[in-house]
Amino acid sequence: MSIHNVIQVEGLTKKFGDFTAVNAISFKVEKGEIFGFLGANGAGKTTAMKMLIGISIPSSGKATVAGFDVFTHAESIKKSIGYMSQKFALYDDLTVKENITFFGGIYGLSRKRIRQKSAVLIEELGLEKVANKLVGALPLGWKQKLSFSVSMIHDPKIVFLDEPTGGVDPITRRQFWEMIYKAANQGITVFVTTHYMDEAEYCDRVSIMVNGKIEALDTPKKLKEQFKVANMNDVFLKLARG
Ligand SMILES: Nc1ncnc2c1ncn2[C@@H]1O[C@H](COP(=O)(O)OP(=O)(O)OP(=O)(O)O)[C@@H](O)[C@H]1O
Repeated sequence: MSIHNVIQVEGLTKKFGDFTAVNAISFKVEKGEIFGFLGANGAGKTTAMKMLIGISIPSSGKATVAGFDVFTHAESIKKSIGYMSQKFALYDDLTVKENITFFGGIYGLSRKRIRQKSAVLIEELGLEKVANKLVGALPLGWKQKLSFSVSMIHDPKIVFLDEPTGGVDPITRRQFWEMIYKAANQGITVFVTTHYMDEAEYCDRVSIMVNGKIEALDTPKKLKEQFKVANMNDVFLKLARG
């Protein structure tokens, strides 16, 4: 494996009975890259992501994540990555600080490290005034940003974000993307699914899945040239409509 490719996927397939949800997908993602993983509802994105984060065994194909094989080293993968699921993951009935402490513990951080991380994170997110408030009382956008930070509390090499900005307003989405850029600038690889086509424009490269297959993969600029359209929304519509 090239040291630059933190994700390598070749012919990765997942079948549920006779149904092929992910059909022989292949791609590579480089260190520090923001890789957009697009597709219509049911295209197979979440199924593919679950195989990459080591919680679903592929039916066939090959994949390594952070240098570890998804078939044989799923536990090592889990320790090397961060994951933010579509459904908000923090506990509403714990405070901001308690959530950070809880997840820091789950990721195996020492008490000292948790205290340090907690202080930095609360300051960076501007959450000082609500640090002792229940997460359930925070606006959705704040929760999402906190959830993203918590998913990286253990300094992972790669962070997987499954529709991280679903339902939040455009300004908060913009702020969320600033956090994504910051993570990528620090060398963290960001693998992100989204249904917002403006966000697809922010990615370094974008793949588009249709019925379990990757039908296009390139930079947003090259995809627009290839499909002779002005924006990613039109690229997506051309592919999804076939
Ligand atoms: N455990 C399962 N058993 C059977 N079929 C499944 C299972 N999980 C997913 N599928 C099917 O696989 C297909 C791909 O689903 P998946 O959730 O990966 O799509 P997606 O691209 O993530 O969609 P969305 O954008 O709605 O999250 C769908 O047709 C879904 O019904």
